[in-house]
Parts: sequence; C-alpha cells; structure tokens
Amino acid sequence: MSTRTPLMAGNWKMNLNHLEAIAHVQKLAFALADKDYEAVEVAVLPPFTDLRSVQTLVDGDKLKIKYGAQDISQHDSGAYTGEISGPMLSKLKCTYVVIGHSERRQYHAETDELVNAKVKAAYKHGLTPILCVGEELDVREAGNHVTHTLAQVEGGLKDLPAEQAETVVIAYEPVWAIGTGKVCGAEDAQEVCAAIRAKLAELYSQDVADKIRIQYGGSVKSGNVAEIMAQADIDGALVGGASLDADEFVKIVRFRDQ
Ligand SMILES: O=C[C@H](O)COP(=O)(O)O
Repeated sequence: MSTRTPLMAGNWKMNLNHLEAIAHVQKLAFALADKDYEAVEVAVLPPFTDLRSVQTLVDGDKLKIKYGAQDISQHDSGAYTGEISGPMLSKLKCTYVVIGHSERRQYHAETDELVNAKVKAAYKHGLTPILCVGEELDVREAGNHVTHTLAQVEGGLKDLPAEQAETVVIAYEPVWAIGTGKVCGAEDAQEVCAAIRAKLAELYSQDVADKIRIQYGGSVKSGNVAEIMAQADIDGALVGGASLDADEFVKIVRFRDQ
C-alpha cells in the first residue's frame, strides 16, 4: 500500500476576491479537524491578488491549510509586465504553484519548454510545482492520450534532478473533463496515472516514482471522488469548480466517508 499522503488542492482559477478568499478559507478552517489534516494534505490555490490575505489568515490563526499560486514566471525579476516571480511567491510563503494548467497552455500558448522553465523556477525558489498534463478530446478519441500525456511529463521535467523530481506533484487532467461535468472514468484515469508513474520510474527510478504524488483533475465532486481515490496510482485531486463551495470541498477532503 502506498505511503503517499493524498493532496486535495482547490484551484479557484479566476474566482473569489481577497475578501471572499478570507471568508472561504475561514469556512474551510472551521469545518476541517485535525484528523482531516492527519489523513490528507489540504491546499488552496487562489488568484495572485488573494495570496497576501490568505497568508495573513493562515499565519495569524496558525491554520494547517496550505496555499499556493496558479502560475509563476520563468524569470526572477525584470521588465515582464503582468508576471509574478518565484521570489515574490516564496516571500508570501506559498507551498505550491500550479504549472502548465491546460488553460495556460490553451489561452497563453504555454509550451512544454516554457512549462519546464517554470518548474525549474519554482524549485529555485523553494516552491513545489503541481505540474498539469493531459490530453484534449480529439487526442483521446484517436487513442493517443497516453503518449501525449507522457510527452508532456517528460517535457515538463526535462533535466530536473531526481532530488527535485521526487517532490513534484503531477496533476493528470484530461482537458475534455475540465469544467464539463464529464468525469474521466476512474479506470481510464488510473490507466494514464499508472503510465505516468512508469514513465517516472524510467526517467528516474522506481523509488523516486513511488514517492511522487499524482493527482486527477476534471469535474471532481464529492459524488465521484471516492471511486477516483480508490485507484492505486491516484494520490489526490486538483479540484476546480467544486472547490469554490466550502462544504463540497470539505466532503472531497473527506473522500473516505463518501
Ligand atoms: O485545476 C482544476 C481543473 O482544471 C479541474 O476543474 P474542474 O474541477 O472545474 O473540472
């Protein structure tokens, strides 16, 4: 049996302003108990503008909820209007940073090369990347979902040393299942997550691959999370829409009760 601690992370995307963020994290903190944090790592991934408020709340109330950002610049500083750097995120004591989300790949033309540079920037500044990978519908229909996803894993981790790779989180998110209500069947998700772990073993070693957490993302809700989490190679969920409802997210964290 795996010793990997499940990671349930709520990616708020472009939702909740900093005041709403405070109220939302307070609700989560009120509902979650020590036994929840013992079983599962819980994180929120708010918009950049919320991070300082979330940090103040988490620090001030000594909350066990972790937090992180939804993107990072590949650069440390300079004339990059609109970008947020690793040093800025680490000053805010972020634990995680989402990298290569399909919405960044699709709307901001992020390539595997850029994703790889961002993964390295995250490690340079003590942040743990949540590296997102996954295929579009046409790729799955053509039966190329595994090769497509593994190429993204390999591209995202290129030249990353094993000491760093063993702490990365990989989120397998089939693009056609994001925000659509179409959840990928648990066994289909497991097929790809197992292939990701085998690829990690090939790139590094079985020992490193066994340490890496692989999340599933795409229309995860309290009603389907238990089946997803029952899969051998799935170690958590990257939750979008359902993470905006505090009660629902708490139920997802308590997937064992569902
Ligand atoms: O980052 C989260 C994923 O894009 C999943 O979003 P969703 O749960 O709204 O489908």
